[in-house]
Amino acid sequence: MKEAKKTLAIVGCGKLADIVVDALLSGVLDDYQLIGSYSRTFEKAQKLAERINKEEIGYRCDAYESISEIIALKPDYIVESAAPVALRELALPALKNGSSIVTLSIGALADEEFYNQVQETAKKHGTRVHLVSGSIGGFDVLRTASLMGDCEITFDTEKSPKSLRSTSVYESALETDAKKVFSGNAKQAIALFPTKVNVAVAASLASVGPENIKVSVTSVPDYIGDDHRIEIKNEEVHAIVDVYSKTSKIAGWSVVNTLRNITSPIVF
Ligand SMILES: NC(=O)C1=CN([C@@H]2O[C@H](COP(=O)(O)OP(=O)(O)OC[C@H]3O[C@@H](n4cnc5c(N)ncnc54)[C@H](OP(=O)(O)O)[C@@H]3O)[C@@H](O)[C@H]2O)C=CC1
Ligand SMILES: O=C([O-])CC(=O)C(=O)O
Repeated sequence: MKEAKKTLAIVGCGKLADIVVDALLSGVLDDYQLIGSYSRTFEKAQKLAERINKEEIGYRCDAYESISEIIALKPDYIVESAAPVALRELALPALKNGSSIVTLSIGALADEEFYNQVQETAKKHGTRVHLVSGSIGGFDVLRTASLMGDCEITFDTEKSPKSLRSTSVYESALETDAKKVFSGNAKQAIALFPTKVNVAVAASLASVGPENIKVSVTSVPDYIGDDHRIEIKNEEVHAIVDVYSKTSKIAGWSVVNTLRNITSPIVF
């Protein structure tokens, strides 16, 4: 017997959400139907829903004006591609109501109290939170190495000054001179750059925790894209996971990959 398709909703209808819709429309996510969208700007949610509806693929996607309406839909999965504040608003009520979450804004989980609440709520209600690999990778080796015993982990990012313009570390000298603009742990990093270092929090949650990872962010003039270099060492293992990406598209595709893994008989 053919299994019923999983229902899906998206919170945060920007660049990365569009990649998930591309995958739905091209048949790469055939086990799912996108039934609802929500974004801070309603027109963006409408635009995304319209992309599904104009294809006449046998079901409808509706745009909603609040997160609570998305939760009331009770989709099997909610893709969060908005920002850490949205994950904070969404996670507990959605998990209680029977929806699992696939999230990009992992930075919200740097708060230990929130992390524990999410974990307990999901466990109690039989739901799950999937942390996507986003713009990095190697969660398998990070988790395995940290299980083996004490380890040290560093996370070093290179970015262009352009991508730091909206942050408090920005100064015009960054346009001409390379500079380490942040050095600290992942909890401090996400507090300073709320939508730019979800990856550092993700790597820390897969290993030693947000306060025990050494994070740096270096601004490099005219740099195109981002480079995230993770290095983990224990007595036995020394691994380096270094991911360069020209754009953040890899993060959108990692959501697609996670959704495929959820329904796949063979799981990575
Ligand atoms: N884990 C990872 O590797 C990565 C994670 N990310 C995370 O993914 C998020 C989305 O990235 P991207 O698609 O490139 O960003 P975009 O800015 O293109 O899209 C984000 C969309 O979400 C909306 N939004 C923002 N905050 C909220 C909110 N609180 N509630 C509802 N909607 C909201 C925005 O609305 P509006 O248009 O009104 O601003 C925008 O339409 C990032 O903010 C970041 O947190 C991003 C890259 C990598
Ligand atoms: O895309 C990136 O390089 C990383 C990013 O924005 C994030 O972690 O939020």
